[in-house]
Amino acid sequence: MSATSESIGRMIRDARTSRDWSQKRLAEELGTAQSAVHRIEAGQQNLSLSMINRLAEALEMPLIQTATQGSMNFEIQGPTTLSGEIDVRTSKNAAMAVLCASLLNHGRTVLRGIARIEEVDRINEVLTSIGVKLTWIGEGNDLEIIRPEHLKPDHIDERAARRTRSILMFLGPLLHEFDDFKLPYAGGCDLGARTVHPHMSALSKMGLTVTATDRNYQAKVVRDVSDARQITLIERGDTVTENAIMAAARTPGVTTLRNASGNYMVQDLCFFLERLGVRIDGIGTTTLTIHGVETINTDVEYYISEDPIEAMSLLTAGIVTRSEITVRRCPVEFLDVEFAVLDEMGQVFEFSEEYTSHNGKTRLVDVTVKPSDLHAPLDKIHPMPFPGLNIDNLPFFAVICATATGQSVIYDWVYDNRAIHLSKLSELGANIQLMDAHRLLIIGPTAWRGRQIDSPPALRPAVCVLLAALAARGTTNLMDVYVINRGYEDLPHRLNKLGANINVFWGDPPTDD
Ligand SMILES: CC(=O)N[C@H]1[C@@H](OP(=O)(O)OP(=O)(O)OC[C@H]2O[C@@H](n3ccc(=O)[nH]c3=O)[C@H](O)[C@@H]2O)O[C@H](CO)[C@@H](O)[C@@H]1O
Ligand SMILES: C=C(OP(=O)(O)O)C(=O)O
Repeated sequence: MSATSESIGRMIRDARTSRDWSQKRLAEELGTAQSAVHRIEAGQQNLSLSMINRLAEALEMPLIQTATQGSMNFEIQGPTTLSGEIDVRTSKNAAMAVLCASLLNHGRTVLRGIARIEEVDRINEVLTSIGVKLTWIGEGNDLEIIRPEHLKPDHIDERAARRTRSILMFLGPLLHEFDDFKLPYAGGCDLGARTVHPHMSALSKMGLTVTATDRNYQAKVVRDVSDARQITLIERGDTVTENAIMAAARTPGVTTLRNASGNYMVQDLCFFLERLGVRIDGIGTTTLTIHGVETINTDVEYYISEDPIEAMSLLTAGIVTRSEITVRRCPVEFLDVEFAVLDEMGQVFEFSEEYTSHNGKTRLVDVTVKPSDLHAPLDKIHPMPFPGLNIDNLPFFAVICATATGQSVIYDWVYDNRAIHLSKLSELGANIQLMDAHRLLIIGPTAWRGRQIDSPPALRPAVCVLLAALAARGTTNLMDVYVINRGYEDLPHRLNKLGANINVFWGDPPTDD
């Protein structure tokens, strides 16, 4: 399955779903079987020119032209009032952790409900390149993963690997199989320097030493670690916790991990490993005890849980456009502080009874956002490790504070470069001043106005621009939205179902005449 056929497959699926057609309906239009459409959309079918033409005709979509005309962009017409209900999809970050953890299992892994996003495609390209067999099954959101007996890290797709930070999480699984291996430097959002040292420090307790050479991490493993290991993380990061858990999962004996993150993606990883027979005590707390096993060879199915960051994004869409919408399937445990801060700012919500996600663990609620008169919070808004306000949800408060009356301060102590990207909101009319690299002063309310903007090179700030554009008078052309597609599945189409007016176009923005 090549990257090109996968992205063409996705384009076809997007065009089909934007017409509300089932795979069966498209198959009828093409005069082919539904299973063929399924294979095409999954990128598992070589397309003949005649099939490309048939697809282009049926979907009224000039596929070849489209595919070669540069970046994807969004044209957003505002202001919009939204209404209706929308479901939160599963999380990028949990999918990343669990996909990496599938390397630990020699049995068949099926991951259900995976969001079809660029980040998943990148890690899948990397997995495929090292010999893992991946097949999209069901309606196209379930992934079957079968790893070979011997992985081939030497064949790694470097281009794909360098575009995702999650490649770092191959260190934990691979150290079980190789004494000596190399991984390309990690990518991900441009948020300023993102440290890898905590990963090296934690994994050194499992016998791994890593040196950085020529844009690669060169890893060496010495296997004489004690049976009862104590690892105290030097910071409570998410991916470092996940890496240490994956290293411990297949190292026989007990590993106690202190200062661990209890965040949503870490919990999903732990629930998945439990299904594989790895006992983990303390899930959701800062001390985890992992009972490692020598080998894992289990056929397993796991549902990834709903994304609290996507939930916050969709709630923000309702708040900034002063609309009434219901965001279903919000993982409430990971949004508690966000709701408390919004409540203080005057935001009115209605909550449904709690129910459980498909993984049988994560607590969900449906949340209705009511149009509200917001005022600035009394204190600065700042993130903390779980169970604090999530760092990835902080950017949405910049848009919300710009909507509120009064003066707010957003304090991002975590990243050197994320606050800077949020100052882009001033191009849409917000009164935002960067006090220093970590603090924003925002004076609202804002009369948002549309214009052409290049996406900032960071996922959440880019989505913030999109959300503000929904409330902005006129047209916003948001250019080069790869960064948004990295973490959100089909956002324009889903927001359009609520009444937004977002067009997808490729290449240059349309001219006025
Ligand atoms: C694939 C994935 O899951 N990515 C998420 C993960 O990235 P990841 O776990 O890779 O986070 P990073 O290590 O890049 O960033 C965390 C930042 O917080 C700092 N820090 C963190 C904890 C702490 O106790 N002290 C401290 O200083 C780190 O030094 C670093 O600057 O977690 C980040 C923080 O939640 C999220 O933004 C990312 O979306
Ligand atoms: C920073 C993020 O992701 P990543 O770690 O993949 O760059 C994010 O999800 O906002």
